[in-house]
Amino acid sequence: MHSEQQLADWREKAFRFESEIEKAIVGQPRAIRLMTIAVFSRGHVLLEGNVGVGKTTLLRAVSRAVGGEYERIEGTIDLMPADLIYYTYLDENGRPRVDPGPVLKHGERLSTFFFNEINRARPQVHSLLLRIMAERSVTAFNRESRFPYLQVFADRNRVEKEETFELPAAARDRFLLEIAMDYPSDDDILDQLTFDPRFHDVDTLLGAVGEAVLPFRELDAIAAAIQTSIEASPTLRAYTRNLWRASHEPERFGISVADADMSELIQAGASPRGMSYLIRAARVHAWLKGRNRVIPEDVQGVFYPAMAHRVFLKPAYEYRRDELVPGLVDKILHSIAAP
Ligand SMILES: Nc1ncnc2c1ncn2[C@@H]1O[C@H](COP(=O)(O)OP(=O)(O)OP(=O)(O)O)[C@@H](O)[C@H]1O
Repeated sequence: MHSEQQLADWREKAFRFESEIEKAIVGQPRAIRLMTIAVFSRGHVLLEGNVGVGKTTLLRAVSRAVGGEYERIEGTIDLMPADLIYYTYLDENGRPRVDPGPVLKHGERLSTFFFNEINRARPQVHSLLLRIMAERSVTAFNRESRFPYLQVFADRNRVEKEETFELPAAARDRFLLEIAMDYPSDDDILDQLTFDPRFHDVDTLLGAVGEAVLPFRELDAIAAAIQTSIEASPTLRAYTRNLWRASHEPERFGISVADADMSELIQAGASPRGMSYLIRAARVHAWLKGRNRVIPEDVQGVFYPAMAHRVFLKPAYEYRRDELVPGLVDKILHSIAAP
């Protein structure tokens, strides 16, 4: 059992984790805070952002500060599920050899796995990845390998939509948060990224990030302690239920979005898993703010990244998802009165 003092000590570690990451990543405080929330919720993450906004650099910084091993794989149309598990080659004597692939090669120490452009990989690859995410294990070469500390980060290429296999709704639902990384707008930050040579050599940049400031083997236990010690009052529960209902039947709550027939828009709102993830993240948000109970501000602080990727639209509207969902999620949040 963790005491209040231990939770407070860990909160200091979480702040130290953020400040180490800020030594490499500039202009992304919200993405960094959400990363911290994901790490302490032990949830997998979708990353949203254009190319070259620092996603890989952020993940390598996170991995360095968490400890354990980092691995990255590129989604391509010809990637097969087996490519995650092993690869074959001819050795110097011309004999065929089999070596462990990216998922297996670090064994239990694999803590950060980045699947870049996941929507370029085929559905068979997605299903293997989802199984690894859910079970944190894989059976290969007649034995089970376990990855108890694994956290998966996946990015979807949004620029070139053709030739891609979009993650189905049920797959997106398994990700705790979708974290957006936008282009920085601040002039100073833009200047730094453009002119300061520190940002041109990633390996040196990452060298500044302190290593293993969050002992990765202890994260599950502290994450569980946060969930059991941060309370949720009956009024907060009622507020969350209303948000949930509004995600299923927005028209019942007077919510409408431009050019959409509200009775035909929603296939399904958030799932029970989705709501439990929302509250898991809200509890960590509260803990980082030094509270021992969740308040509406905590739910609101994680609502968009926890909900936007798991509102399921009817097929006739799905192609307008990027245009409709932000407004819808925003209106749900603003239409439901907070206690
Ligand atoms: N906010 C930022 N802070 C620090 N470095 C950044 C930032 N944004 C971009 N960079 C720099 O830009 C370069 C590209 O970053 P990175 O490879 O992480 O981008 P990416 O989003 O993963 O791109 P891709 O999708 O093409 O892989 C790196 O040299 C990185 O240091």
